[in-house]
Amino acid sequence: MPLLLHLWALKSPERMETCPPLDSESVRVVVRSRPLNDREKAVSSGVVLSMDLQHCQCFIWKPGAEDEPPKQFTFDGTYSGEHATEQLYNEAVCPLVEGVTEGYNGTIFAYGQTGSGKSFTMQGVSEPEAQRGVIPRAFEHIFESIQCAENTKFLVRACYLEIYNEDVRDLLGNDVKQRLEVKFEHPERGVHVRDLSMHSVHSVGECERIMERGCRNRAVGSTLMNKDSSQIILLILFQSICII
Ligand SMILES: Nc1ncnc2c1ncn2[C@@H]1O[C@H](COP(=O)(O)OP(=O)(O)OP(=O)(O)O)[C@@H](O)[C@H]1O
Repeated sequence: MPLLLHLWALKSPERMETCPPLDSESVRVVVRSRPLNDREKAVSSGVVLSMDLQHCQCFIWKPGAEDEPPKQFTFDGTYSGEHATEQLYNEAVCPLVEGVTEGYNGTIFAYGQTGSGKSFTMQGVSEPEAQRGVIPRAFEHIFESIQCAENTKFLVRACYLEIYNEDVRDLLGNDVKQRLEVKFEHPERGVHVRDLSMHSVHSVGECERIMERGCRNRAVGSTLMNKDSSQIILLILFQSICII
């Protein structure tokens, strides 16, 4: 299940003109590996991945062919099972969320096979604190930045949708079973989902309640790799409008 947190910022027209354009390095890709789980340990699974954390490189070894050189990939950041979500957030996500409060759009997209740790990274766990997810950290970050902003008002709105077998459903809508239509052209927003409900949020607590409500309406199943697999694409969209 890919997981997205799309942060969409709108500024007043006066401020928009003063925003510098985004540079060409606007897409950054980091990789995170997780430790072996109990099932994998029980069947004595081997680890075929190693990382050079300093040079942000991953090496994948072919099982049974240890003499062959590994496949090598370089990323903008590498995080192993020893790294907590806190570090990943501070290094890889924090600048993007910071940019949203300054008027830039941003998307955090978690991609990987079932059971690889996308939900663990994005939603996280409440204990230990260092493993709290990217999404609750982004909620806090946004509202802390808003509180610190002087002479500026923000309107923050959230929505929560799922794409499952190409059907789009509003997890916060009155009828969560209703399939929504994706429109490909909108004068300001480009692709948008017709009739998707938007909810004004004023605090971290309100965001958490909205998340919980949406999560209850998600489609979940199980796979051989993950008993709690969600098998869907989730998009949480935050729209913050800055009014001077
Ligand atoms: N970095 C990690 N440290 C410890 N445990 C992890 C880590 N990443 C994932 N896990 C554990 O691995 C299991 C699968 O993770 P998770 O549910 O996040 O996978 P997923 O990629 O979201 O899967 P799916 O696509 O099937 O929904 C969970 O039990 C989770 O707690």
